[in-house]
Amino acid sequence: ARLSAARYGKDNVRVYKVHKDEKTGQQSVTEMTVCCLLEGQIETSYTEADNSVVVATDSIKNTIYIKAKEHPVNPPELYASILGQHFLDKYAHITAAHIDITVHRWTRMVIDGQPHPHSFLRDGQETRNVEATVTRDGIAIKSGIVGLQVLKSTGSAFHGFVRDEFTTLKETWDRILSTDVDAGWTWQKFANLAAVQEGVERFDAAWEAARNITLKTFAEDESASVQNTMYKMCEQILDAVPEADKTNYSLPNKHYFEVDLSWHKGLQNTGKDAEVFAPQSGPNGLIKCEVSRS
Ligand SMILES: O=c1[nH]c(=O)c2nn[nH]c2[nH]1
Repeated sequence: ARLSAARYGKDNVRVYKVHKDEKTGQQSVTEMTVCCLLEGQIETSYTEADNSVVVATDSIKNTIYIKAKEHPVNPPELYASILGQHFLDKYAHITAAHIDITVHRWTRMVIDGQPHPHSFLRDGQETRNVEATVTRDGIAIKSGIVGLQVLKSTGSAFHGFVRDEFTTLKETWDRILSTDVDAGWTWQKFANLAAVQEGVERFDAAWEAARNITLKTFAEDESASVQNTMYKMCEQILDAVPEADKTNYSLPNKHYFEVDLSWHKGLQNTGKDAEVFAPQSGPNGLIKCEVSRS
């Protein structure tokens, strides 16, 4: 037997950082969960119980907090790159650092019409995500949005699909569409940390654009299918983010079933009379795509 792949580190490292603006007294907060895994000449720690090559996962956890203190944690793409680069700079035998960051929402409260200086709310389980792989050959970054739950009560159809001896699904020209958005965009590889830092405002701009494109397209598209609507989102993100090589979506189709109530005094609640539905926990459709520059 031989070790064919190995990476190790600390997962689920929760980090909070506050920024206090002395002039305005306004405070801002960031909360994220970090996973940091290392690759390199670490085989002997697996095959020969040689711990001399092991940077302890506890030390990796300590490093995550130290780098969060010493450097900006925003945008998460920059912090991930700084953190990953540290391990390559410090440990010659480490050849790759895999950094995954999940940024949780703390949206500033608006109280009596005014943004509150130091109070925030968790307005959704949606997260902003970054996957960075830092090597001596450059920094590969994929950014994303996960868990953005959306629903539209009409403006969605699904008809013209294969009908055969396996088909029972009725065609519909008017259905509920609901999904949990999992969207990603992959950046052209950055040559080094300086290249990430140069034009760093691109990362927030891309996240803003991708989120707005997703919401606007979801709302306004007269959807013929999840497939076609998500492709429209991808095309627009590639147009809005010139430094992105490709974009991808993974969308569950979270079904809402009609409830036939006609057995009860002839209550009409199907087709155009449908108002009361049964939301389904599962099974769900799952539609995935990746769209690249042509
Ligand atoms: O948008 C949809 N795409 C599909 O592939 C599908 N299959 N059943 N319902 C569906 N809805």
